Amino acid sequence: MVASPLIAPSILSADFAKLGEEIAAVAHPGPTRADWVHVDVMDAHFVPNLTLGLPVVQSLLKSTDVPIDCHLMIDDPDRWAIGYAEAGAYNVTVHVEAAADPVMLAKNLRAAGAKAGLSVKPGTPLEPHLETLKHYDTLLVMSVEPGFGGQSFIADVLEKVRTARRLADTGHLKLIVEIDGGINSDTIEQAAEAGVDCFVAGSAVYGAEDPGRAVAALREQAARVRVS
Ligand SMILES: O=C(CO)[C@@H](O)[C@H](O)COP(=O)(O)O
Repeated sequence: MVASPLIAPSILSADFAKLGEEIAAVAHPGPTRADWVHVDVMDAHFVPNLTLGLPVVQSLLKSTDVPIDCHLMIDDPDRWAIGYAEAGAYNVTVHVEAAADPVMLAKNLRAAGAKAGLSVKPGTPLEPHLETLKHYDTLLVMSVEPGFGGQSFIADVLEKVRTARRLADTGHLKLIVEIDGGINSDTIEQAAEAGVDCFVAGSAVYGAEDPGRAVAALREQAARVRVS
């Protein structure tokens, strides 16, 4: 388990006309700084939404020193994911439902200098993928159907978080456990109790008047649960 909970604001809920400023708002040193910035890449095939791609990510990487956490909700990640790793993304997450050879993909991402992340949709069980997960650095448990921000948290997925936490704590997997979807002040505590390390939050951060303060408040709330 990471020492302090990680907060990763999702720019899906930010103003796309001023992404640089929106990221800068959570990049000031101190408690209001995001640990990672979560960038949702959607292709309108794997999910019914279209966002941005590699050229935008390359520009974002030049504009900030906050580690970029790329979540690829795309078909054929075996072909496209490597570009994000080569561009300098800190963590590149692909969907197990979309990857043809997730083990090879993880090896390629790591060889290109990124952490390798594997994501599961709410309805995808973890058990068939436990061997594959040995090759990954992060597990992104989706707590909404991927595609849109502002949806309600699906608490059933916390069972997968508990399983991953147990396997990580007993040394069977070496993973950062990340959760994505519907994370806010009402839901973060149950996710923290289940063993999440990294909390992705879109509307709870970019819908707030002060995104940096929202980051600090979420981190504090998660940390309180973990020590109590
Ligand atoms: O990947 C996704 C949605 O597919 C997420 O990253 C959302 O951007 C999270 O937004 P909120 O549920 O926190 O508003």
